[in-house]
Amino acid sequence: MIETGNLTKAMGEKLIVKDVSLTIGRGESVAVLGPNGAGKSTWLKLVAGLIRPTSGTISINGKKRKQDSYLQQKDLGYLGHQSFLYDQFSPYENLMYYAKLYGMKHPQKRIDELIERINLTYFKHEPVRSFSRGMVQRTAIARAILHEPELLLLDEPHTGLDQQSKAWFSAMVQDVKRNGTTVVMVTHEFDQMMNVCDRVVVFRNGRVTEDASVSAATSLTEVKELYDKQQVVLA
Ligand SMILES: Nc1ncnc2c1ncn2[C@@H]1O[C@H](COP(=O)(O)OP(=O)(O)OP(=O)(O)O)[C@@H](O)[C@H]1O
Repeated sequence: MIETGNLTKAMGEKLIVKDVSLTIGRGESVAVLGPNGAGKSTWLKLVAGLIRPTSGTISINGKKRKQDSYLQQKDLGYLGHQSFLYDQFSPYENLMYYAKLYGMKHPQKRIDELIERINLTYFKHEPVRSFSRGMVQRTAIARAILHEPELLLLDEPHTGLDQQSKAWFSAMVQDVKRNGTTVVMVTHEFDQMMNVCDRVVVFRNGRVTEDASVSAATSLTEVKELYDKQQVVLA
């Protein structure tokens, strides 16, 4: 489904992503962990087609990825640090706008269901600019999954979510997984990630330093140990 081959991204003099070769199969759910500045978000943006690699390849479903307007890629849902919502519009208007962009035929029912699931029915017609951080994040998640993409790329999806919303979010990821969606999630939330991910990839200093499956036998402590492993990576 996703294949990055020797993927490298430089910003000015700095190498942010260094020679990353990763293959993620259809229907897998992968957590991307690593310390601040490790290159996780940059790698995800490369996969989303948001930025262009300096060298290396990115393939999605066997097709080489070109830099496109990712928001119009029907097979892809991307949640970034920015919400990509229009402040002056309500959740309903925002979702309707994106539904049109994705060419959804009769989006009304899906939008109503999603607004209910994110628990914003009462605020359905209020402008997003009046929302709390968590309410914005819930709306942004709804935007990312609106068109039921095959591939969901989520950058720190738990940001701003309260416990109830985190539980909703985990249930939503379980649901889309059941439908065969591939999920890649950059996160710092170990326990949340353990609920939904099958595999853990650790980035450090622009490189992948660990890649392990989260089997039923793997405990949270073991994943934390994996993450904490001190590996000296030479630039
Ligand atoms: N547009 C940019 N121009 C220059 N440097 C950048 C740019 N974007 C990211 N960087 C740098 O690249 C490095 C990796 O950033 P990135 O956001 O990919 O890290 P991350 O692993 O997602 O970190 P975090 O956990 O803090 O979100 C950082 O040192 C950051 O300052």
